[in-house]
Amino acid sequence: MSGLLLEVDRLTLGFRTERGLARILDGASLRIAPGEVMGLVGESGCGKTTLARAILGVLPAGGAQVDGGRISFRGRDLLREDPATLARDLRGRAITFIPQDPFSSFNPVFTIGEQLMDLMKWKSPRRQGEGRWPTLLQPYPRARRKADREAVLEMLAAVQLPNPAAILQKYPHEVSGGQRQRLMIAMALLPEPDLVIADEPTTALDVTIQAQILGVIRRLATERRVAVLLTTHDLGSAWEICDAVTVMYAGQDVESAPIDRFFAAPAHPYTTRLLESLPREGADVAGIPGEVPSPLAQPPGCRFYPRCDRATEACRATRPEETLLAEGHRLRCYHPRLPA
Ligand SMILES: Nc1ncnc2c1ncn2[C@@H]1O[C@H](COP(=O)(O)OP(=O)(O)OP(=O)(O)O)[C@@H](O)[C@H]1O
Repeated sequence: MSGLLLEVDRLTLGFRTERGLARILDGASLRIAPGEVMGLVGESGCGKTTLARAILGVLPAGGAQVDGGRISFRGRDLLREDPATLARDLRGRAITFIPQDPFSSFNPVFTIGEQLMDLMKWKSPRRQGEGRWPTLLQPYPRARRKADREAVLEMLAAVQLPNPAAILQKYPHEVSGGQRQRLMIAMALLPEPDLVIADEPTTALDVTIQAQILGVIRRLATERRVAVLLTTHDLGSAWEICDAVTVMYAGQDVESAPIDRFFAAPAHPYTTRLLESLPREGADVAGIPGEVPSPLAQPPGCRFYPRCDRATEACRATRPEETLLAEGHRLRCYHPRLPA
């Protein structure tokens, strides 16, 4: 056993489009240890959401094509096991999800309480083999319902929602955006998962609320020892809450490192350019010249080479293997920027 909770190993995946196969992930790798908060960082369109959806098993049916690689969660093969079994055992239970937009994730015509209790009916950690009823007819045993309601109230308090009992009576439009995202965090944690996937969870919120929501995710992940995969294009968010970061460029992982080392000793030319492009007092913002390659015509080798000032023929021809620079610091580059 590797001791990892999740291991994505060289996942290659594309979407069938009218103009051919768009190769969105090309040998993407990612590792998360139990209880670790991992940031998956990269520019818009680099494939973060696609990787998150592949882990959750919710890629568009018929449209996505997996051409190689492996996703292993607690030793189970998420790409090859029966999807119905995985949906029953893992999705929404051991692996849960916090979406970008908390509003569209609620049904506007049911109260928050009805929606939370519906979740608990199916995904409560107290639900165990309740007879042989067909799924839709399964009853919700009274004792479990009572215990689940207690758990819901306790969780709403844990995500710092005021007056949890009153919130359960409200409709989604009657609470603020920040409160809705706290509800989403509560819903993701109620099944007592091992891994929460948070896909840009603060994008839809205003800036003052963003830091609070990240703080809630970080605190609860630590208290409950839940691992989190946080996808973000914002390095500041990663710095706030992550233990480690994996950087993706155009569907390929390029570097991954513990958070302190990531900011102190970045080695991949793309990572260093990304960090240089952070706004700094008194300095011009340095963009990265060139464009991200189209997923319909990806260069072979390292996908960053057309924009890289260190690129050589080797980078164009073959993607570099992974090298270990230090404990937990992995890199794919022939010409890294190493400290002098
Ligand atoms: N169902 C689909 N069919 C075809 N192309 C798709 C599909 N879903 C996503 N894509 C394409 O895959 C690429 C990666 O998208 P993805 O949403 O994974 O990126 P991302 O890094 O999460 O971006 P963002 O930060 O903007 O959310 C994009 O070019 C997108 O247009």
